[in-house]
Amino acid sequence: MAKLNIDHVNKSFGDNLVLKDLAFDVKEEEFVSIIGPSGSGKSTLFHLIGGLYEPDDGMIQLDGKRINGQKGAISYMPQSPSLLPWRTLLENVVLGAEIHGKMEEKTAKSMIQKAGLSGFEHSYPHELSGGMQQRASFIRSLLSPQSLICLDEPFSALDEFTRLEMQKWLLDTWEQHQRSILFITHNIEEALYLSDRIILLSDRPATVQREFKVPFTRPRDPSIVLTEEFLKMKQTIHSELKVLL
Ligand SMILES: Nc1ncnc2c1ncn2[C@@H]1O[C@H](COP(=O)(O)OP(=O)(O)OP(=O)(O)O)[C@@H](O)[C@H]1O
Repeated sequence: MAKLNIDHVNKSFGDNLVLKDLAFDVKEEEFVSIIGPSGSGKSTLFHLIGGLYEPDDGMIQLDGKRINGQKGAISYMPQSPSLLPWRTLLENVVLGAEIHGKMEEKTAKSMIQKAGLSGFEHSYPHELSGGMQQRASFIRSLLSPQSLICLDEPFSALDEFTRLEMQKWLLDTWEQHQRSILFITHNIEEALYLSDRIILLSDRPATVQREFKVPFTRPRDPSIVLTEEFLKMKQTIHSELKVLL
């Protein structure tokens, strides 16, 4: 059974048909990226999965259960880290677990340490760099009990160096914790490096244009981005995306 199943979902805002007959799934412990033109409806899709909006037609299922319009079923990490400014790093990362009545301080401290954030447990968000805040935000997602994490362009605001560092860190951390991940990005290279599968959405109204299975074995080394096979796939996806623009 799929972890997440998007079953022929339609969504309009007034006359604006945004998602049309959208159908795909995410399997247990799979890392799936969504790429699509700007304004095609990627964030709308996440809002539907997160229960902020309801589909007009179709069904969203998590572990085989319908979650249309149901909040709190998934863990969501937005583009900006959205840490609470009045809570310390440690207090922020345990927030999701705390809301669900679980206290994970020991695990949180160990994850903070593995994320290279030791010594910053009692710092406030404004005392942390962008990359540090993103790490904290992802640890919070991992500590939340939900088994599907949706990440909406989490690294887009970071400089190139921090972005590469964060991608490597995300992969290492995910490989240890193995949750299902649905990841929105505009960056083909990032999608190829991180994912098991890439779903290419068409322009609005968004529907699944194509799916690409990513053939690279894990654990992945950052140097794969320079291999011929990687560059060839990047070019194929780029050509497909260009047709949509
Ligand atoms: N709450 C809303 N009310 C009305 N229209 C909305 C609402 N949310 C999104 N839209 C419309 O839905 C369409 C898709 O927007 P969405 O933000 O989902 O696209 P996106 O693919 O995430 O864009 P980007 O890649 O630029 O972040 C746009 O035309 C937008 O104006």
